[in-house]
Amino acid sequence: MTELLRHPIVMNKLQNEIREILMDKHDINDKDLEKMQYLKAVVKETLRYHAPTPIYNREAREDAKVMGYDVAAGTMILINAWAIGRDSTYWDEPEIFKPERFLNSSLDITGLDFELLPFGSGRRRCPAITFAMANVEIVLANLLQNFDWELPHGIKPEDLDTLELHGTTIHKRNPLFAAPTLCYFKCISSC
Ligand code: HEM
Repeated sequence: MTELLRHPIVMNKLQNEIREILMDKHDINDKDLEKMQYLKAVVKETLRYHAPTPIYNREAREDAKVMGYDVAAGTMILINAWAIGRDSTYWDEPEIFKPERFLNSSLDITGLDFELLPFGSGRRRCPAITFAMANVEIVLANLLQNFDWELPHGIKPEDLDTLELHGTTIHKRNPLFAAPTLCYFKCISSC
């Protein structure tokens, strides 16, 4: 929601997609979500830019050589998903929130594309990827279908902060305040 409020064009585009697909329907199901390609792109871009689990680890089971580095058995390896998601070797304009990069792209978050690892990779990757994605998508689709959102007290999108509190998982340092206006279906064509 913070990135959507910072990028009103993205918010508008996403809201249009959701409202066009759902019309006045309120029980969103997996078939509806499947059609919402821009919603999926927005969620992937958010996971790239704000990896919720920024660092996770592995232990080398045996001596290995990785990209010229000797890694001794028992070495703890920290995988920095946050840095991977912002690496300009792999991402065009990594510091820009741009969901369009995921449209017509096969890049996915399942752990097979090593430039995007918000859920980890391999045997110990997050077992709840489908559950987590469906929850984020359903909540976001509901919030944007039913409400228009504005920043309160004259705050401008460019003044909204994205400071994070670091830990095992990332949290916003300052809570987001946003003002919703209920949008009835009747107003949708003019919204
Ligand atoms: C957006 C939401 C979530 C993100 C970004 C996320 C991310 C991650 C990551 C990065 C790992 C470590 C993967 C690795 O070491 O390769 C992990 C592990 C795990 N996650 Fe999630 N997760 C999310 C939601 C959930 C939810 C909702 C559940 C449970 C209902 C869950 C359960 C687990 C469990 C049990 C593990 C440990 C797996 C193991 O060690 O074998 N996650 N998650």
